[in-house]
Amino acid sequence: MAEAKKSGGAGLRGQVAGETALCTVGKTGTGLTYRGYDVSDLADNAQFEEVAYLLLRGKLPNQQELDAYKKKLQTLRGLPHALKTVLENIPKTAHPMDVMRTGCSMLGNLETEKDFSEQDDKIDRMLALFPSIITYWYRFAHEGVRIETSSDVDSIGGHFLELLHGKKPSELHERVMNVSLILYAEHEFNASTFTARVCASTLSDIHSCVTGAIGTLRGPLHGGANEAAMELIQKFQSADEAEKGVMGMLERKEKIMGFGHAVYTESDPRNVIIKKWSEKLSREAGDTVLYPVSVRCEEVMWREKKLFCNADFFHASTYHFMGIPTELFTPIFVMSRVSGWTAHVKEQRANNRIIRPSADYTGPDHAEWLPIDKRA
Ligand SMILES: CC(=O)SCCNC(=O)CCNC(=O)[C@H](O)C(C)(C)COP(=O)(O)OP(=O)(O)OC[C@H]1O[C@@H](n2cnc3c(N)ncnc32)[C@H](O)[C@@H]1OP(=O)(O)O
Ligand SMILES: O=C([O-])CC(=O)C(=O)O
Repeated sequence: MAEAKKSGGAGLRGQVAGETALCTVGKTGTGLTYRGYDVSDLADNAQFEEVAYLLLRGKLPNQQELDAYKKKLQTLRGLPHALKTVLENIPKTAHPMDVMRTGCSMLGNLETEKDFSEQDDKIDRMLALFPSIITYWYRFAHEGVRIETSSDVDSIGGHFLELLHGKKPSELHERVMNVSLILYAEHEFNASTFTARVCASTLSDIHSCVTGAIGTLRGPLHGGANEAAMELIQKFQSADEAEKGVMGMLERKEKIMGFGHAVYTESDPRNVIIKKWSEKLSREAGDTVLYPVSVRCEEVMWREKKLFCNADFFHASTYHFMGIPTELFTPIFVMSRVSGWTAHVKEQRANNRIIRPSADYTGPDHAEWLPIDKRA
């Protein structure tokens, strides 16, 4: 059995910062559960909407509840006119994570949460609308088309792919999106969720909590790693070239994005699942480069550093095989993790105390005031 990662002080590593009934991460060094359900069972059997319901409503829905929930989400996919106008004004050169952040913030202006009794409706609206926000902007900015985002496509993943590509996705691709959204849905006190909880603890509104979380997820040490992993693997034409490249990066002490984890010590349980789907898609696409390159990176990192792939690494090739542009990888993470973030906001609100830790002071004891003309 693997040991829990050592707490080192820096980065609050290993320190308990609150309670949650939503998720366990790496309890025995590996393993991931959402409200007690193993993530691999959920990835094999559930629909993402079922998982969102589990996180947000506290139990798995029965058939009637799931049908009603999905219907509700389907009716909430239309973009308000003012939000379309804002999206149309964001340049093509913008990063899609910045578009997500602005889209969420603008939604908070248009459909403000005035009272916490409205939280479930506001959350459902974000779950339904985020795929519309990102694809509306992307298609307008890159292709000059104004897409209709209202639709009765069954799943959130299928809706995203259909809006992005302008055609119904294959069953396989819809299934893989569903699995991916489940894997990314929730992960305890990761940096973006903690951001959302800190914001919630001031009794702020739900859109502020999620906007802050999006900004935190954007960085390459967190959600942005899936995009960074793609940029790495597509540099290599063969597995041997990848081995040489990764060895060189390690010698230069560069970080390889998509490897390592703040909590897991031996493996990230989401990797084995997404890797399997990447392999399947690679075969479907007739790929002979990207998947073998990814596998070799994994082998080299384990052999040289005992570092393993986290959830992000094989997501890169997986999304690429489905024709998703690299810069949209992290926004997909947002479309999923909004379920976990907002479940945490609800949990924080239900038992709140403002989050306000202390710091060890390292500055001077006393500084003597100097008038401006006396300063060096
Ligand atoms: C969905 C997610 O957000 S998963 C995380 C996505 N992020 C990434 O993939 C970015 C790359 N990975 C990393 O930067 C880190 O592994 C993190 C941020 C995920 C975890 O950070 P930490 O808990 O501080 O890492 P940890 O303490 O295990 O690092 C131990 C050593 O391994 C090194 N290391 C960790 N990850 C990597 C990596 N990906 N590539 C190269 N070296 C690494 C560290 O630099 C450190 O070396 P040092 O002791 O010489 O300073
Ligand atoms: O838990 C973390 O630190 C990062 C992570 O894997 C996630 O948010 O999914």
